[in-house]
Amino acid sequence: MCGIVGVAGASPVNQLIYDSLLLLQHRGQDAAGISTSHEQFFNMYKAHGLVRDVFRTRNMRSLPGNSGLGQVRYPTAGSSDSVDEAQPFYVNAPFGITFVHNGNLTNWRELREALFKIDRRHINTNSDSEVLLNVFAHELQMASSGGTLNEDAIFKAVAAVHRRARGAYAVIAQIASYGIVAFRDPHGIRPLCLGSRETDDGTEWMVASESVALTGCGYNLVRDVQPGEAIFIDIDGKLASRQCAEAPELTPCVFEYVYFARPDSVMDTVSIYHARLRMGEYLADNVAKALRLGEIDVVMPIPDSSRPSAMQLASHLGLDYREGFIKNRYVGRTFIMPGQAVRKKSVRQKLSAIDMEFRGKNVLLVDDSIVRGTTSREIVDMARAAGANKVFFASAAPPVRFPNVYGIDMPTRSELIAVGRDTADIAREIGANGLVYQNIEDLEQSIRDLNPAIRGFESSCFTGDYVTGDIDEAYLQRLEQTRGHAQPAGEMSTSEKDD
Ligand SMILES: O=P(O)(O)OC[C@H]1O[C@H](OP(=O)(O)OP(=O)(O)O)[C@H](O)[C@@H]1O
Ligand SMILES: NC(=O)CC[C@H](N)C(=O)O
Ligand SMILES: [Mg+2]
Repeated sequence: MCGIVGVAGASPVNQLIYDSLLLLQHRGQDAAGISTSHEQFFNMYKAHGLVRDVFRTRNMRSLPGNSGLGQVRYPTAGSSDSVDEAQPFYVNAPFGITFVHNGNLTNWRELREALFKIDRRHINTNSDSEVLLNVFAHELQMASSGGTLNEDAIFKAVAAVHRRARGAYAVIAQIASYGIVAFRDPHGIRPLCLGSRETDDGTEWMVASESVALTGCGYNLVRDVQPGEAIFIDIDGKLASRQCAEAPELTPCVFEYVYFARPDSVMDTVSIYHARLRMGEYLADNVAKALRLGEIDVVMPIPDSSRPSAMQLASHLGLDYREGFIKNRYVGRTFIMPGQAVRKKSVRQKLSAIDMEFRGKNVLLVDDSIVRGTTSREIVDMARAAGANKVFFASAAPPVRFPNVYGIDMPTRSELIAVGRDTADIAREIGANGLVYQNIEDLEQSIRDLNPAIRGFESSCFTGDYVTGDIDEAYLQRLEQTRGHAQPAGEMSTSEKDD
């Protein structure tokens, strides 16, 4: 999951984009980049690492201009090693375009071939985002073949992208001397929202993956970009928008609400924090059915993402809520780190137990999700080492049994702890005395309660139903061969053991 931002301002935007990327850091920890537009040139700097580590004063000084883009990357295509795959991307024709993308294309290999054979465009990385940029560039070239670029041509190009691209994409592009274009795939799988603020020099616009990037930088959230819609902000700050998809239908990624997004964001009009409270309530009902409540002394969250659900679950069941695990604030999110060895080591570095909260007690640990089981295995172990008597576990999301192909890097079934195991097997595997999962219906309802207009969700990692309709067994097998390490859940490949 990456974080993207674009700003059309009236004063220098380098610091503003930097600040907004810090607010989106939880969406990608591998690389960061900023591009700005100044006079007739684009300026760009991107590198591996966290935002704070990537940009030095000299890099910031090299990014003048009143408009620009930014991205924090969590790779789902290509690799985390290649800085060439960090974003923004740039192409010089037509007009000069910089480009940031959150999501994952499912037909990028076919598109890359067509781009080379038919459109005569060369792609120089293994990134699906570079492919998407070139599809957009080609279609912009076609739509503006008379040599002039206007709103109509831009929207035509986006409509053509929707016809060619499959998968998940939230995109912000900057066209030199023209303005900023933002669009979202026809299912709205990945989020994208628009904000504005008034200044003495006029209205400034910001487009970002999450509303927290807008509000944290002093912008007001105006609205979500609709599935299939494109927004164009011209060089004078005038905004136009158009629906560019033939059959748009909002089916947002349910995992954004479970884990990815920050709780202080509002996504497709749903407060993430509020949705997580609702998840806690629904989960509480399942816990009451599956476990003997009298046996539970205390409920504890696994920091950070499960806090709202755990808190609400405890209050719903009238149980004590304590913070038994302390998080080292200098260790990032472990799930989005590359490689099992580093993820496993980081859980131990990130969380440590307060013995007095565990000694002699029966504890119910609540997490937002169990994916590979890296966190739950380690945490149950730590709870026992701290003196817990019985350790129960509850997950605010259902078992993850299918690969994600839309921007979450879990490409292989063998890495998922719930594949081929029932709840009792998984409880044994993580060492818990009992395990309770959320139902998919309840998970979706906890979000729909807050926005009944969301009729469906992209919930494929729980259900195996892929909303773009182009994913079959052959696709999943090829994905496993190309991106997977084919190792059993929780075990390390030989190379990772050497890390
Ligand atoms: O079963 P796993 O493969 O371990 O994945 C699930 C865990 O990973 C995430 O935590 P993470 O440390 O990434 O971030 P957080 O601090 O936001 O909870 C998530 O919140 C779960 O705790
Ligand atoms: N998580 C994402 O949004 C990834 C974007 C893009 N697919 C990449 O791998 O860089
Ligand atoms: Mg977590």
